[in-house]
Amino acid sequence: MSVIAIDQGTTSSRAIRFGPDLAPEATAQEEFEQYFPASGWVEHEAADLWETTRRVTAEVMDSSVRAIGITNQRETTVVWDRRTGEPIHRAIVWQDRRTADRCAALKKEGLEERATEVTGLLLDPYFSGTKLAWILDEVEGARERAEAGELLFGTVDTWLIWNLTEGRVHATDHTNACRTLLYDIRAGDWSDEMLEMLDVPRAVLPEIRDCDGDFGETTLFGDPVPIRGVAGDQQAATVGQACFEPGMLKSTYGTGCFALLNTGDAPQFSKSRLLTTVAYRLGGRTTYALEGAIFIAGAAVQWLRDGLGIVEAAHETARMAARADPKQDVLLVPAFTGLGAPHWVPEARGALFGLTRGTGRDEVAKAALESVGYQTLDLIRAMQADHGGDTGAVIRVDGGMTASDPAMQFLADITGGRVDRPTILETTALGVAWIAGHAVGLYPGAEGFAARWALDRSFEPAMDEAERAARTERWDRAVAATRGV
Ligand SMILES: Nc1ncnc2c1ncn2[C@@H]1O[C@H](COP(=O)(O)OP(=O)(O)O)[C@@H](O)[C@H]1O
Ligand SMILES: O=P(O)(O)OC[C@H](O)CO
Repeated sequence: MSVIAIDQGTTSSRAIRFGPDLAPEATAQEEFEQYFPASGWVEHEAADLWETTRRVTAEVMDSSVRAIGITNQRETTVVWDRRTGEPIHRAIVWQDRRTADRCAALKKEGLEERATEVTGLLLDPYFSGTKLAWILDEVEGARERAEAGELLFGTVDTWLIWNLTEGRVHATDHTNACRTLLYDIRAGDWSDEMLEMLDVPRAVLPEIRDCDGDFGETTLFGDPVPIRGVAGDQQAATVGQACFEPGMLKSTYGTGCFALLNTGDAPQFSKSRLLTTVAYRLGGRTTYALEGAIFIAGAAVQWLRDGLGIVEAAHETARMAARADPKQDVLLVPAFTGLGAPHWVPEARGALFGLTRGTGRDEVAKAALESVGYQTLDLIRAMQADHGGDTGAVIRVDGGMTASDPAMQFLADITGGRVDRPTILETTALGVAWIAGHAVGLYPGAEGFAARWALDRSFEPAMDEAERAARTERWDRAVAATRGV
């Protein structure tokens, strides 16, 4: 008996079949096109998200599958026709900044404090609410049709569930709902006040269910298979890393970096511009997290490859960092799309500091790897200010970039915390596979699942205090300089 986890990400759709012992048995993956129609705009064809998902799921499907779990890129916004299932616009991706002016106008009206109080988020174009309002305003006739109940909104989970169930289920889960700016984080339901603030009609919204709720069944692949697990990808990784206790912290390094700190069963509000988010809601009980989101992590390594052309493959950066001149201290602030948490400066742009005549590709590659550690340090300091001094003493990491030993060692050095890398790096898929498999009685409870977490390698901090302090101070100055340019 097995479970399929669908992981619909920003650059590819993946499906992994997990066996009765939660070991991955089969994997399929497909990339799809990214559209950049204007500066700062990022779109996907919603049909591509669905078609690639359908194909990879079919590839790993067999008669042993007892449940499907869905985890997804969050905040990305789709609006479609209830009757035909046709999207009325391309999906607007989480990275898209087109609603920056709308957010600035709302802030100018003094509404941010109230928005944060209700949703735990900030008035930033990152979240779905202003993207949805943009589609309703810009697509001809959309607002009237939405008010008449003809249109449906969904984040990517909802869009996939709708297609998997052939239009029978219009639902989302709490971890995705809480990223829309339309969700009352205390009440655990849509907020009429936020709907009014962002001018969104309630009729378009999906029903919100628990992560291990019943999301219907699909008959597209043969016998009916229930969809019994749904969670946003960063929350699914938190579950996959078994961060079930308050104070446990995971950090995922893919294109961007997302660190989630379990804060227990009451939402904690940040004084340091971190986000309050639902970590998971299982069996009717909500667990919350503080989240720090950084937009550029592995993407800095992609830039070395695709922008500068100084590496052919990401893994070459490890050898280059080892070769780099230790006396040079080149620093990269990779604010390529502005600064995310805890700074939130959309107009900041990146910079390299400390260049000399001797600076070459090796030093720049090392700086790119280290930039991820420095940015995480900013998140951990914010979490410590909010949650207490020993936060970050242990960080559980996952995602493609954690394959880089020098990046992980520097992360430990600069944060002064221990960095634990598990044997399974596909923690996002694992998390939602466990939720779905547990819901149908195939997998053990949280305790049994947590006991299976296995360490690949720990990175212990080895930098002395004085050096850490000096480097931290230099980083702070570099970020301050980048903000102002
Ligand atoms: N050995 C490595 N060293 C440094 N960076 C790496 C390495 N392997 C992968 N990466 C980076 O990790 C990212 C891919 O991670 P992944 O978790 O697949 O991302 P996503 O899910 O966001 O597409 C890429 O940005 C890539 O540059
Ligand atoms: O698709 P990923 O893995 O880059 O994750 C995207 C995040 O969910 C955005 O908030």
